[in-house]
Amino acid sequence: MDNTDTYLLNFKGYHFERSMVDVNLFENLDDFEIRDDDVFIITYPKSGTIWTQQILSLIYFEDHRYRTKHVDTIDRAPFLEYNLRNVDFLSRPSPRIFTTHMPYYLVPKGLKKTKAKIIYIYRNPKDVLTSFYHFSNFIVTLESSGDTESFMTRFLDGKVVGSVWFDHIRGWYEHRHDFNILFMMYEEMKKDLRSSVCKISSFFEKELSEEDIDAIVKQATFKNMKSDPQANYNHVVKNEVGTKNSDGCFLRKGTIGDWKHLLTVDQSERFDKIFQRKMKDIPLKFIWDINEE
Ligand SMILES: Nc1ncnc2c1ncn2[C@@H]1O[C@H](COP(=O)(O)OS(=O)(=O)O)[C@@H](OP(=O)(O)O)[C@H]1O
Repeated sequence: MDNTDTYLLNFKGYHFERSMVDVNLFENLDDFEIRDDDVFIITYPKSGTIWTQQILSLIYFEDHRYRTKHVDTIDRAPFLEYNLRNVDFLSRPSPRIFTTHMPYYLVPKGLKKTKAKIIYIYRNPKDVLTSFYHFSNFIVTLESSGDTESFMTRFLDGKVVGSVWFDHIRGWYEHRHDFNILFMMYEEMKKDLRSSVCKISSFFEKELSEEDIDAIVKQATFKNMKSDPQANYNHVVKNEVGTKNSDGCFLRKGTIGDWKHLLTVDQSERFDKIFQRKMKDIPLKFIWDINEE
């Protein structure tokens, strides 16, 4: 049975999470006012979004970096389309950090050709699929995954939040010159968090001391985020979204190559063929294995 419409809301060819999306936003998207110092974190789901929310808010705000102010990560960089806590975006002081999973053609028009900056995080899609598979069995607002084969078909067909992974990354990559955008790879952040923090802060023109960088790296490791109630989203998923069971969590494994525990050799090879065909003209680097350079 196709449950697409139960869980997903199609707007202009893109799938939003039906029960959480703020549909009022659709009417105002084009005119949503962008400030020069706004920052957007843009990702396809399960690619390192909350990790980047954590890193950027620590880079931007000393209060968070040194924990003199206690604010959940979700409130430091709220989702534009999933405004769970009804933040009044207009009255937020600058600089505002936003998060979105939207494709290039749906984001506010004011983001084009402005000074506002975007960081686009991408992750190898076999790990994205794997993370999504587990998350779908955990969160009540998503259709359960079913067996791996049917989930892989659903993922490749784009019948998931975020639609087709290949379209998302291609759209953003091909239109990169219209935006002020930095592409970062999840795996690069995983392999060298410190250098990644430096690269990100330099793109955002934030000067940081060695002590600042130490404080950011420390709080952005998987281990620290998992045990930090402000950063681990446990409260959000359990009390504000809803879960299907008690053994899942947002910060699940945070590794590279977990797809090997989910996909069969045959499924992986079929995925590779599709990837090679669809991505042959996109020169972004991908890392599929923790031991890969
Ligand atoms: N600090 C840190 N280091 C490494 N990995 C991390 C970190 N924080 C989050 N994660 C992993 O990111 C995955 C969740 O992705 P998203 O945050 O994009 O999810 S969502 O789209 O906002 O639902 C999910 O991946 P999986 O563990 O593979 O499921 C998280 O564990």
